[in-house]
Amino acid sequence: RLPVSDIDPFAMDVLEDPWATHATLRDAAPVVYLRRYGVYAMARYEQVHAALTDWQSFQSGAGVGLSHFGQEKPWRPPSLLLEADPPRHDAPRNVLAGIIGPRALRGLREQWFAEAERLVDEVLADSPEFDAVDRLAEAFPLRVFPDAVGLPQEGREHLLPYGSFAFNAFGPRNELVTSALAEAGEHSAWVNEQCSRESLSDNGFGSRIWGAADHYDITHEQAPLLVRSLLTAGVDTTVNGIAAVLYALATNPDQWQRLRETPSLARVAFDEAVRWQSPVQTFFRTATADIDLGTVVVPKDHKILMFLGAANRDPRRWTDPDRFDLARDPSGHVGFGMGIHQCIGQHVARLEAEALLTALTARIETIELTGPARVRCNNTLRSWQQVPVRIRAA
Ligand code: HEM
Ligand SMILES: CC(C)Cc1ccc(C(=O)O)cc1
Repeated sequence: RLPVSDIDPFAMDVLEDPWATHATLRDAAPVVYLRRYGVYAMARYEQVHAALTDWQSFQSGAGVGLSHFGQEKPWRPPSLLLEADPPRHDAPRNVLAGIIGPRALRGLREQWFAEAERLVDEVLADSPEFDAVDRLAEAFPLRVFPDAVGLPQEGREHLLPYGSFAFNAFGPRNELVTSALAEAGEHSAWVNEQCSRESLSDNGFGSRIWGAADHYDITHEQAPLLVRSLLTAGVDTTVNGIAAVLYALATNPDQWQRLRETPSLARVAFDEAVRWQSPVQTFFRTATADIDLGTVVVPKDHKILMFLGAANRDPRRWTDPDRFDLARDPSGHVGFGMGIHQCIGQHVARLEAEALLTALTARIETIELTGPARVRCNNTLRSWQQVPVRIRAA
């Protein structure tokens, strides 16, 4: 019998504090039918991992949000990576891999590390009490990423609200979407404008995408959409990933001290924070045919909602999953997805986090929360509005 639930995972109170709901869904069954949306929910690591690695049964081409692109017009032209399946997915993926993959980023390491030190010195020169979201989690990615893409200085304030809208748009058309509709057009127009060849400065990620079109690795029609992918996925995600690791360290002083003693743990700390908080909490797939999952048959064209945040805290997979623990090996977490669509920007994210954490551990003795951290509700992201901290310089 198909376990049914009336849980609304996109209700504000659940978005604010999702962990108990995740446990309820995990314990209910491997797959739970959410009556409110007519979708099939997976919250255990085993089922989420299996769905992510079976693109043939669980497709992306009908969109990775609640909306089925075959039934409803998407709010923007579909992404050539995120919302495409092989073979259409392949060339765009290979082109981006060559531009933002680990080897391609080697030339940025020194520059981003220096930029992180400058930023931390500026923060240290001000008050020891500040909002880590404003001064670090938002400030650092916005200092390094738009320049790396090759964006002009003008209009960068559109990036965060555009991304926030895009991530809300994967969910149902609730107040988070309707309240942002009016301004979305303006943000979207600016982002689309930046994807044109003439907007992008030489030797950035953007101009390299256009260069790939000159070499016929992709077409010139596809190039702007690949730039759009970077602008959509490349900012709000890292901002909230960095906010997550700063929140984790500020609320776990023992782990902060451990990181100070062994700064080379910076990349592990970031991945453990991505596991523990899952900046990207959920998204969907669409059944390409009736999928027999044993306990349940998911009918063709129905949506499957995958709870990455729940899978990353599944006690069936993780020891003491609710603990942020630098002694753990977080590899295998699904915070960056898994399989052919696994985050292609994860190396950019890791480099940003490593640069900032390295600068912080060298310059700061302690970092602690001075009041409640505040979440900004989003249909897809675990997004931090404020993380008030006090630091003591080293
Ligand atoms: C903490 C930071 C980040 C998190 C948690 C994150 C999370 C994810 C996840 C879960 C996916 C899989 C989506 C799916 O399977 O449908 C993904 C895909 C993707 N991400 Fe990231 N991401 C992050 C940073 C970035 C950055 C910095 C960029 C760009 C510079 C980026 C670009 C992309 C792109 C283009 C895809 C689609 C890949 C494909 O479909 O082949 N992401 N990301
Ligand atoms: C977790 C994913 C939904 C993040 C994401 C968003 C947008 C794109 C794009 O290609 O526009 C790619 C990845």
